[in-house]
Amino acid sequence: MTALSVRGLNVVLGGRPVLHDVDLTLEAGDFMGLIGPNGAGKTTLLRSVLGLVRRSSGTVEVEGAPIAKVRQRVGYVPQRHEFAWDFPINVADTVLSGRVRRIGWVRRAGVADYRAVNEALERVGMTDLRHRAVGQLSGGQRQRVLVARALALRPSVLLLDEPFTGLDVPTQELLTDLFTELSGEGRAVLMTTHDLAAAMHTCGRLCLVNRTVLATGPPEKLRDAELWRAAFGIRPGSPLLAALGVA
Ligand SMILES: Nc1ncnc2c1ncn2[C@@H]1O[C@H](COP(=O)(O)OP(=O)(O)OP(=O)(O)O)[C@@H](O)[C@H]1O
Repeated sequence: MTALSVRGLNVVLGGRPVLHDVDLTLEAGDFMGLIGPNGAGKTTLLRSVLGLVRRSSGTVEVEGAPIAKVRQRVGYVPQRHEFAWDFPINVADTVLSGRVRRIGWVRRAGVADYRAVNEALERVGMTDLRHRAVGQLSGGQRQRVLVARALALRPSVLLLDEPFTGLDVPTQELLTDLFTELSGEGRAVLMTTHDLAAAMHTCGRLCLVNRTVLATGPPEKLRDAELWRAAFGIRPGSPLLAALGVA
């Protein structure tokens, strides 16, 4: 089943076109790496899918329905620095806040909500720290809380914005395993990252973007060195091309 469908997406910011005619499809179970150079429009793409940035034109559907009608089926993990970590709130309540779209602003959280929170905390290995104030967490712990907050919605589609930035290897591995597991469960995962080698290794599909989609497909189908040089400005003969297996 098609989990996420983006068609003819155009975004203009500050009078300048940032995304041009973006088409993107994720099937249930896809784990796709969204990669491109700085300023390519990766974050804007995620945020415009969610409606956090205005789309000039284009449609976004989740499981066949306009996203505005089924927004609660999409979990979003923003970049870590975008979250207000100095807000006086503990880990469990932060994760619970991820369910606001299901709970509503006036209803109180119920058994199903607390169960979803517990399950999400368990999945990211943060159960023991559930009562800790978020301001007292390390960077890796904060990232795990943001992932749990998105998972508490039990989303069909998970959008991740650079979830590995500044994380140590064990935390990166924990999260990589979790994202792979989630896609194995039939969720569609779309993740921006600057770690090209890890994306080649981990993601079932890649989408190379620079203002528009340059190429999509499984990593083994994206072995054209010219494509990578053009997309990222990687110089010919760079060891990075060899590391990516595209030299
Ligand atoms: N609010 C805004 N107003 C005007 N221009 C913006 C705004 N937000 C982003 N842009 C511009 O849109 C372009 C794409 O930015 P975006 O953050 O989406 O890129 P990115 O691929 O996520 O970059 P990075 O890898 O550096 O995080 C950039 O040129 C940026 O300057």
